[in-house]
Amino acid sequence: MNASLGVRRALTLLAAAIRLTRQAAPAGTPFYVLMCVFSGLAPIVTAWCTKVLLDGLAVGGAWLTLLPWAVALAVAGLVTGLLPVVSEYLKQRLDRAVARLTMDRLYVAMDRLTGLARMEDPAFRDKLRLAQQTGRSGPGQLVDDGLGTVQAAVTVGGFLGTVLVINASMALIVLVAAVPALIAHLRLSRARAQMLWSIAPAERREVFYADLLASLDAAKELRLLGLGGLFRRRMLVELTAAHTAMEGQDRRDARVQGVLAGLTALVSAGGLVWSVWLAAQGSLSIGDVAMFIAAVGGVQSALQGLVVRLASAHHSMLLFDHYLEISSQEPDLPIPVSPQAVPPLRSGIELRDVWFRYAEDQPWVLRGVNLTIPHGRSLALVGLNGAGKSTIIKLLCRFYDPDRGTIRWDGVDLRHVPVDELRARIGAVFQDYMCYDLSAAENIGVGDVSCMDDRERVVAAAHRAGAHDIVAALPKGYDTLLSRMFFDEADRDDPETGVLLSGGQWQRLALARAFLRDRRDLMILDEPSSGLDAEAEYEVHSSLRRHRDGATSVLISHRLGAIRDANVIAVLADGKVAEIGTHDELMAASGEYARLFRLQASGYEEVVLP
Ligand SMILES: Nc1ncnc2c1ncn2[C@@H]1O[C@H](COP(=O)(O)OP(=O)(O)OP(=O)(O)O)[C@@H](O)[C@H]1O
Repeated sequence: MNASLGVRRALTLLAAAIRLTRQAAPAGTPFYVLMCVFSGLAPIVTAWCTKVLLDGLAVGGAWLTLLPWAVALAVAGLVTGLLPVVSEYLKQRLDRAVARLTMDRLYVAMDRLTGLARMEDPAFRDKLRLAQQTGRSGPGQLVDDGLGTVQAAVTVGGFLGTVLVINASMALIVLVAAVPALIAHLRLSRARAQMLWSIAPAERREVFYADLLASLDAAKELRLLGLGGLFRRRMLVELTAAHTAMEGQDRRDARVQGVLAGLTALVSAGGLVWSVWLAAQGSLSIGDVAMFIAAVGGVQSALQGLVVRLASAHHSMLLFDHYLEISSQEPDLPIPVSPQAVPPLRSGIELRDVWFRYAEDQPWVLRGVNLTIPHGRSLALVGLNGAGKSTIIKLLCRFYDPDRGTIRWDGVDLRHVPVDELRARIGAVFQDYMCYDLSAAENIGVGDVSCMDDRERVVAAAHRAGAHDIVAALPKGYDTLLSRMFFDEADRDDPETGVLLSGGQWQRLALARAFLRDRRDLMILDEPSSGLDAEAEYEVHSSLRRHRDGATSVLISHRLGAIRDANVIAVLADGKVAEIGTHDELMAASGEYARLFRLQASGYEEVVLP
């Protein structure tokens, strides 16, 4: 990423922003454009009316001949006063309409990402953050800057044209007083953009440390380990680095602007003396001098506005570029050209020589895994930390495609089926399950949005996960908001809002969420009971056993007692299936499984004290 854009890209971005704005507000956009053009013309009309009026007065013109110009001047003043109010109102409406459309498009595009690889790519995440930042106001701001530029150009062109009609040399002085300043301002604004871009990483780190210091999740460790001072100092180092760069730029700006302001004032003053001298000679009228004064001021302030607008447009374009890239991205997983339906599982799921690594520069996690999950049976995956158990589960859900080999659902390669149809057939509890800031009922209901409001099913799922008693005891039962954040003022005033659950209680809700999908063909449970107390674990596993009969399931647990009665147990090591069989077969084989099982069991054996 850098801070420069080619002219072509800039025009493409501007065109895209205009298209978006017109789509968001088809009626409001032309009206707003018109307002901007009027705003650009208003100072010229005012100056011209003033000139004619002064000239008329100077030659002793009749009251009735001057009256229309006086009225025109009054109307121009009125319009000049009203235009900013109307324009601002229209701009706000336009910005809101654009924000709704752009945010919708951004998240529709995010929905097209069915895999995880792109979401995990740090460069993509950076762009996404910028796209989110710009989504709300970026395109509107860009169009506004574009129109502001047009408005300033209309004012400059109008004044120059008018002054040219009066006196060509006068037009030249107006230009000489303003153009060098314009060029210098443009350079300064480009240097500022570069500087802002260069300090962006420091600012990101500063925000990271600031968020960390205020984070509730991190609060325990920060306090216990006394990390507040360390992270505060790091935050200040980043902030100071950013501020030093800003101050350097501010000094450069002040120096150049000071010199320019002096030069411009000198040229303008010289021009003024010259025009007064010409007026004294009778070559210029009083109105002409007034017009000249208005033109010098008007052109200078319009050009300054132009610079501000261009700088802002440049910044908006850089951000909007990321927005466009993200919102027009292609799906990350290949979409099957002639998709096959995902039939209800009949025979089973087969992993055939599956090789996988998370990125080309990372080591292989799976190196030729062959495994079958027969229909109606349960498969348990066992292995040391990092053996690749969760990775297999992610491949089964098609969050990634294998680099080599295939995964087949009743013989059909997962790559050839629509991913949403596949996922509709799967229920899962992941190791890193979600705790939603929603009500208890919704926390379970999101497991199957089609029956989110079916309280009977939600309660039944909670019963199965051993979560019912916990939820029923909450202040508002299933309708209790399980949240650390207040969604509105009513929540803030309600003492029953913000109920927090323990880790194990949350895990039961996550389980209930999965049980809501228990009519699906494949149930995946990755460490479903890691946070549960012994009693709850026993209950959950009994419940799982009862409901597992006849269902196809994959279970991961480091507590080997919990998986001992799975139909098949596969031990992963070195990216392969090292052992496979029933508990009894594996114990008889006295391999890795037997070693791990005995190791765990020894921890529960009674210790005989001497
Ligand atoms: N998103 C990821 N990006 C890069 N590497 C990853 C990612 N997820 C996992 N890995 C790596 O893949 C390997 C296997 O991880 P995986 O989570 O599948 O192991 P696991 O057997 O489930 O471990 P655990 O028992 O600790 O849960 C690990 O070395 C891990 O560092």
